[in-house]
Amino acid sequence: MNQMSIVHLSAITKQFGKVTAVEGLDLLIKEGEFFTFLGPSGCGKTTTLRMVAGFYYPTKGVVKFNDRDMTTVPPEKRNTGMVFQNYALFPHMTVFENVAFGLKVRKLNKAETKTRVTDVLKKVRLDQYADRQVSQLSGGQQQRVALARAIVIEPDILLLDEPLSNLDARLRDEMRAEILRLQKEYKITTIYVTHDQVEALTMSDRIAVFNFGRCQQVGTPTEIYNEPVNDFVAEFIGETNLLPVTEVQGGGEKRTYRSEALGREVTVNDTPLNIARYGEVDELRMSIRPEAVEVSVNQFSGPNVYPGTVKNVQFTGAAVHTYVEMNEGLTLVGTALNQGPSTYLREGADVFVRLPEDQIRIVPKAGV
Ligand SMILES: Nc1ncnc2c1ncn2[C@@H]1O[C@H](COP(=O)(O)OP(=O)(O)OP(=O)(O)O)[C@@H](O)[C@H]1O
Repeated sequence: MNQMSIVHLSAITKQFGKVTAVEGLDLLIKEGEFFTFLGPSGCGKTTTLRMVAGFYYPTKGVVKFNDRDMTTVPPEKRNTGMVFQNYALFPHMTVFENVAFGLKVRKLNKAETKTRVTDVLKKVRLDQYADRQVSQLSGGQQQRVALARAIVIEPDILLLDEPLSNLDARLRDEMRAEILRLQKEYKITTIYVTHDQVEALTMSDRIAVFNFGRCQQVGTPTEIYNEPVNDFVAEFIGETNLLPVTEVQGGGEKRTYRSEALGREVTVNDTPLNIARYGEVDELRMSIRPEAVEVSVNQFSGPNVYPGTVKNVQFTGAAVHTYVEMNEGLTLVGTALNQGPSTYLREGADVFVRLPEDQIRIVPKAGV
């Protein structure tokens, strides 16, 4: 297994008539990596996955597995295992027959088929269910059959297309852990498609964020969250406060920007962590995560402190979100861990908001 498991996409474009589903995509997925395609509906994730699987061929560009050109190799000759969103199981067959199907197609003898299917059913904890009809299984069990069916052929690459979207929240958590366990155990290069940012952040080695058929950023979960390259990535992954700003002055260790919505200037540390790359013509946005925004009835010392009024306090158990009206039309949200009722701010209270200079990120507006 895993003889050929590096996936290299170069300058891939896929058009369906006039619709450009994917444009100019370059990606290198490393051996054994858990790599996620993340983005909103219609951004081209599934189309890209299908080009890796061979269900679609690109209009332009090259797909390679290691050094081998796979661009127009049919799916059955790629040795990829795929789990579809709706599982695509055979309902009239048993669990065993479903999982054995790919081995039968590959003409494996009966004894070896039995060994391999039994082994993989143990791995997904379904060995007690081998003789059950698939239609008699729960959603989570069916999902595991689909996973077993993809793994049993010992694929070089495992492709998962929103495999958890039909499950309830609790089962989804369980299955996330299960998929990761199997992926690590088999050390299999995996591409995972999801529109769920929490799933992407918690599971992936690296993530590619898509929008409008273009890859916006590739990075580890912490890079994507802490150093988004543009406003789309900053807003799509996690919560953020996003305001248009213009540059006032640079130089030295700080830069100053002006926010019209705030009616004030904001200083930011001049580091790559705080300031994304941008060009002269780019429109700029300031992004600050709610957990970095400090809200207090007491005045703070230092820069970037602004007055506001508490509009709303939202209690979620572990955290408390405080929405502060700064100016007409501008509300900032600050999130703090729950420190007990005495710390909750009152609606209507006059407060100060501090935006720490080392917690702000300046990003360009994403091009379309
Ligand atoms: N077979 C097809 N024929 C025509 N247009 C298509 C086809 N498949 C996808 N598209 C279009 O290509 C774009 C990208 O679709 P794709 O399914 O790859 O997005 P996605 O990010 O996977 O979305 P979702 O999460 O909703 O599945 C969309 O505009 C879609 O309508």
